[in-house]
Amino acid sequence: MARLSSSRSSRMASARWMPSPGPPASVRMTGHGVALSKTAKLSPGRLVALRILIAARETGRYARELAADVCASASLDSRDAAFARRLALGVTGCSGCLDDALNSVLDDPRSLAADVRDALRIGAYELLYLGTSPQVAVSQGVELARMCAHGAAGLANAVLRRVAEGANAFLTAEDVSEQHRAMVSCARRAGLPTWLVRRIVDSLGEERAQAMFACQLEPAPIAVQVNPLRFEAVEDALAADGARSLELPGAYAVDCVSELVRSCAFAHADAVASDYHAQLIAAAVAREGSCLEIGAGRGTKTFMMLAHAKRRNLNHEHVTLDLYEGKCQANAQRIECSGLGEIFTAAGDATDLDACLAAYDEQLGRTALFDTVFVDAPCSGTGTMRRHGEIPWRLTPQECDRDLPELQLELLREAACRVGAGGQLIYATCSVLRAENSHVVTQFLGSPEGEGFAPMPLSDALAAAGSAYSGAAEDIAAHEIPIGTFQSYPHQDGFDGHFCARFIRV
Ligand SMILES: C[S@@+](CC[C@H](N)C(=O)[O-])C[C@H]1O[C@@H](n2cnc3c(N)ncnc32)[C@H](O)[C@@H]1O
Repeated sequence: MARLSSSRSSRMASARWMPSPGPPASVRMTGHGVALSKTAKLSPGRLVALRILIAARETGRYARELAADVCASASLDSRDAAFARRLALGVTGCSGCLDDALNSVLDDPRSLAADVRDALRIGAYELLYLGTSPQVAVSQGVELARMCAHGAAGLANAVLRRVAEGANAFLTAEDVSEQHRAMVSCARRAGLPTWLVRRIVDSLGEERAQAMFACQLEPAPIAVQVNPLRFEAVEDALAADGARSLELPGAYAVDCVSELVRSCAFAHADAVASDYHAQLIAAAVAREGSCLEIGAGRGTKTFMMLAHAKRRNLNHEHVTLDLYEGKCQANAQRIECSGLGEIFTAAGDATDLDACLAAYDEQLGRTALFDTVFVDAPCSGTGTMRRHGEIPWRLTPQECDRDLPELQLELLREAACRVGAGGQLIYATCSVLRAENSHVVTQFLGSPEGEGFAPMPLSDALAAAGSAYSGAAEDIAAHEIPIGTFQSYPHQDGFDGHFCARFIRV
């Protein structure tokens, strides 16, 4: 495929794409490097998608977090907002593959301005992954590039036409040696890095991995858990967002969260957004007595555990711990706002629990042992890649193979020392990789700290919670593999991939 130089094409552009005089643009955007000139043709959803991508790159924030605000500030209707979100999140998730496709037709990829690249990624995404007609994808991509730099329109036209012509050859990896072609093609079709696809195939086996890749480009479903004290406050917003109740009390699948966001349901801790499988795990962890939650982060699971403790009228004491002080504060603020109870928060590195819990132990007058210790481990997040498109392109092979599993095992061994007699130890990740899941569990059970722990089904924990939880216990049981371990995959019932192992100190 012939390569294109950005400077040559920019010159071509000035002849071809001179704007004709006309009225000012109907949509104006400022900030994040995009100042609109004139266009009557560009669809608002694409323009806002570009703005989300540029803002994410410039601020280092997640596209998903920015999407709602950017769509709201552009006053998009719900259809355009959904399209903008789909484009921005889709481009983020496939960004490495899109760059490979674009770079293959540029002779100096590094000279491409970052915002022009963002614009071209949208066009390439539509061509390679969305099935938009080439005519529309190219012309809209050209308009997007023109937004960023007037002279880039010609380059965009030439590049996107080449991408359109070579789309099939790119996706079938015709440029790659026969030995690696099948794997590279599989990675490109799923929009993932090849090294990660290899690891997922090794972990899941060919058939399950292919099923997971087949749904990788679908939008992730959205679910929420409602604060049991505030159902009336969110009832109307839930209905407006298309809520369907799930088996777990307080859990709903929703089409979108626009009305919940507009009514400040999340800001007021009336509800949290969380994948349904994560909700099942949090509900199963909630138990009478004391709980130490390691890796509590901003506290989505803290909120859900306390919500289920409230629903079940459990006497529940909760200590949360995270490496980052800021996350601990956010967690404490949300729980305070929720009215669901009190928590003790500690910030620090949980590989040294004596240091982290020194203040708590002192308050108690002894080394605290807990009825439940829950390790919500830092992990690759490979079970949630549809939702968090940045993940596959930020991860490294070394993190997946070595750094994360070593940290996870260390956290689990340290956590085990704080489980009281008859207490439960629960280890969870949102990974689908064996190295972070069953390998960590096997190594833990073979370690001195793992002695005296017996694996127990996670579903038992909910089955004991009464009839309101029996459907949820069945949903957990449907994903249980050898005793004590729960593993869900995105292709099974649409929700994310999560792993959880439960042990009892016997
Ligand atoms: C899977 S995330 C937790 C998500 C959280 N439980 C929730 O429901 O929102 C893992 C958390 O572990 C924390 N973490 C990473 N390394 C840690 C360490 N050495 N000690 C304590 N926390 C750690 C991260 O800051 C992150 O918030």
